Amino acid sequence: MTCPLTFAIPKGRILDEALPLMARAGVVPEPGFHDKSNRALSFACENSDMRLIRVRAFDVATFVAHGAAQCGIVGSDVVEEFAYPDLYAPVDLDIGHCRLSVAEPVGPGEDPARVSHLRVASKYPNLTRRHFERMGIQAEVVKLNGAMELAPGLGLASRIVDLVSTGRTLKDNGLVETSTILQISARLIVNRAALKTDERVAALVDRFRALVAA
Ligand SMILES: Nc1ncnc2c1ncn2[C@@H]1O[C@H](COP(=O)(O)OP(=O)(O)OP(=O)(O)O)[C@@H](O)[C@H]1O
Ligand SMILES: O=P(O)(O)OC[C@H]1O[C@H](OP(=O)(O)OP(=O)(O)O)[C@H](O)[C@@H]1O
Repeated sequence: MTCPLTFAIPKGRILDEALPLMARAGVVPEPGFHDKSNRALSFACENSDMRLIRVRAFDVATFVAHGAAQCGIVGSDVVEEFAYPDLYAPVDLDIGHCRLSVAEPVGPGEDPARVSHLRVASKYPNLTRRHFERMGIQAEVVKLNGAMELAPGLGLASRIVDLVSTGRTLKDNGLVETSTILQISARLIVNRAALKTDERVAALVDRFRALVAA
């Protein structure tokens, strides 16, 4: 008997948009998946030899890059932050749209042309450093996992690099977006070795590709 394919999906906000798309690709979790009181993290799928694992967004990429899961769905922000060589993102699913931006407190800030060093709070240290390097600025990144918007007001950093969708969170916390680093959408990701060796992975990629092209 062959092992079921493992498909990693994030627990957070992409999930609601991803589930209907997954259903159209024939990936339907067992009913227990939707039970909020269920603490299980791994679920069988209806009518397919696949199991779904529900993990944090950043961990989807880690499971797939190491081959512990063969495929998954994750934001392109996570794909770009890690840049794992063994992770391939062949399909843009056209869901989970947002952007990664730099923001700072409303009001006159330092002129970026005049600074060589900045302290920036972010969940994305690699993308942040790379962005400021391109501007000739050395960014010292304070790694936070959420509520980045608090950092400038409390003196932890002068700027933040965070996800923006409606802009509401920035506005409600007295911040203004000053530049966009990356436009983001969710991707189907696969482990490169699994794609080469397991025809079920290639078939899954084809199904998702056909869905988004339709
Ligand atoms: N405001 C937003 N609008 C649209 N998409 C977003 C927004 N915030 C995040 N995303 C997308 O959803 C992904 C998951 O975000 P979210 O933080 O909700 O996930 P999560 O699984 O709860 O992560 P964690 O548990 O690590 O915080 C992000 O990587 C990004 O691609
Ligand atoms: O521009 P907006 O529409 O206001 O969305 C932006 C917010 O969404 C994300 O946070 P999320 O709600 O996922 O919570 P988090 O802080 O736990 O990551 C992001 O980190 C921002 O805080």
